[in-house]
Amino acid sequence: MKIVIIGTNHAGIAAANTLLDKYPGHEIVMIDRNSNMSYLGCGTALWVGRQIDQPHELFYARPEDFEAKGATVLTETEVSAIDFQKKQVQATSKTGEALVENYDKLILAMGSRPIIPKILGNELDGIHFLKLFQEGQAVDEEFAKESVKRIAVIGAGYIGTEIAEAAKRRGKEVLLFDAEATSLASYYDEDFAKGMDENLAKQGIELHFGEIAQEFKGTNGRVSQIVTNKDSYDVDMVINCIGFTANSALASDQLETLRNGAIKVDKHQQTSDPDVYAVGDVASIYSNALQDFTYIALASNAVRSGIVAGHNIGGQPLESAGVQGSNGISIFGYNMTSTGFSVKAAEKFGLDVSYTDFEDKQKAWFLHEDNDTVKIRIVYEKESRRIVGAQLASYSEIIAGNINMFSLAIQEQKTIDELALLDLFFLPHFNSPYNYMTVAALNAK
Ligand SMILES: Cc1cc2nc3c(=O)[nH]c(=O)nc-3n(C[C@H](O)[C@H](O)[C@H](O)COP(=O)(O)OP(=O)(O)OC[C@H]3O[C@@H](n4cnc5c(N)ncnc54)[C@H](O)[C@@H]3O)c2cc1C
Ligand SMILES: NC(=O)c1ccc[n+]([C@@H]2O[C@H](COP(=O)([O-])OP(=O)(O)OC[C@H]3O[C@@H](n4cnc5c(N)ncnc54)[C@H](O)[C@@H]3O)[C@@H](O)[C@H]2O)c1
Repeated sequence: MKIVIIGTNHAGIAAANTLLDKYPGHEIVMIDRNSNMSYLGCGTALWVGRQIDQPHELFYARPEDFEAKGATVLTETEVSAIDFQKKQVQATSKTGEALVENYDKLILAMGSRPIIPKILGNELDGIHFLKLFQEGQAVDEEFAKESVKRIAVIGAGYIGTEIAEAAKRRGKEVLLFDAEATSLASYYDEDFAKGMDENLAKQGIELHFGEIAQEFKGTNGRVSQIVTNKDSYDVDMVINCIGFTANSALASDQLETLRNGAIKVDKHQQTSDPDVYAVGDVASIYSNALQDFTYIALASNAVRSGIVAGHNIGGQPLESAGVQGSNGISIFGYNMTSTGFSVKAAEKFGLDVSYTDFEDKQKAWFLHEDNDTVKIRIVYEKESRRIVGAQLASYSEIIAGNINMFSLAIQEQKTIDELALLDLFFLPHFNSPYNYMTVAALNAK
């Protein structure tokens, strides 16, 4: 069987490795328009902010790794069309040569692209996006310029907040804008996001929330001012981080899609064409909190969905367990993690939810050093009492792993009452006998 994979980043790589390692004997052709593969964008801010010195360790796979296992890897080769009837992929190589690849099974792993704000002046120099390694390099080069002193970051989601920290670490003045009232509004309720906002403000980042960019003005072709619905600000550079959209144009007129263009898949990653699978950011994904398919762009989901597609194409039926969109962020030592829905997100999706909050020290009360406060919120459906979300925030790093337990609870449809008496270990170095997670659950109305 000949399997063609379009897109060789996290999702495409996971599918290719599963097929090559577990189901040998197939012809695998991997096509990507980029010159590199496997770039972990999550490391961009760490590198640009000089928390790590070099970007090279942010790559974990090379074309040679797949060629050594028998695959054909075509880099700098852009797919321009797919004929789903003839089962053919048309592409152009880096030398301009037209290529046609026939397939028995096709894996779409074209990922996502940043949303471009449709406002006046967005073609000016000095306006950046952060998705590719090359875009990270361009931002890094800008940060090195003495003339770039004041930077506007638009969108205080994950990428925006992380790059705001990096810019500050490089000695820049940073203005962080978001249409919502707080940072991280898609992931955390306001009471939680406020903690991050205080942390950002304390570090000297200028916060402009409830503000929408309406125009970029320039001087000699380079951005020099940003105009919002409230005011205008002189800046030397802009970084746009207002979210991703599925990069599905190659297939969206032929295959079924969600309203946002993500290619609809079932729990086997199969699209509306049985010979075509879609994985990662280009595809829909099943949310256990929502109990329906939705769009959640994360590297962790990309890897899992690639593995699922690989097994199903290889001949071993495997159903995805669904996801919770579990995520985390660490900014100037302030750590937040969440999974499933916030109260706000649950209500937006039509769920009738309640929540329980608790706050305590991370470690036992009699440890007075390095013992930070933890805030927790657990969100549950009022009628069924099933847990649909959790949020944690603290300067303590110990909170990080806890969110995974809530992820499993949501996947397994556990109720807030089942959590209340769960057996959690106790050791003073890490927690208290009255663990804040179970106390929050015990307090649920
Ligand atoms: C700055 C940043 C930080 C992030 N941090 C995190 C994090 O901490 N945790 C997390 O879980 N996620 C994080 N993400 C999100 C994560 O990177 C994405 O969810 C992930 O990259 C999706 O992987 P993918 O393989 O589906 O798609 P992509 O990474 O978008 O890859 C798609 C590939 O398809 C190729 N392609 C597209 N169209 C064509 C075509 N026509 N022809 C040939 N090739 C094509 C592209 O060149 C690309 O290589 C971050 C993203 C960014 C940008
Ligand atoms: N730590 C992580 O897990 C991590 C890190 C980086 C990126 N990612 C993922 O990558 C994807 C893209 O990240 P992102 O930060 O671009 O998206 P995001 O969805 O996290 O944040 C986008 C932000 O932009 C704001 N916004 C939207 N339109 C706006 C406008 N016109 N003006 C001002 N603000 C506006 C939104 O309110 C939102 O807060 C997401 O799926 C994210 O989860 C994850």
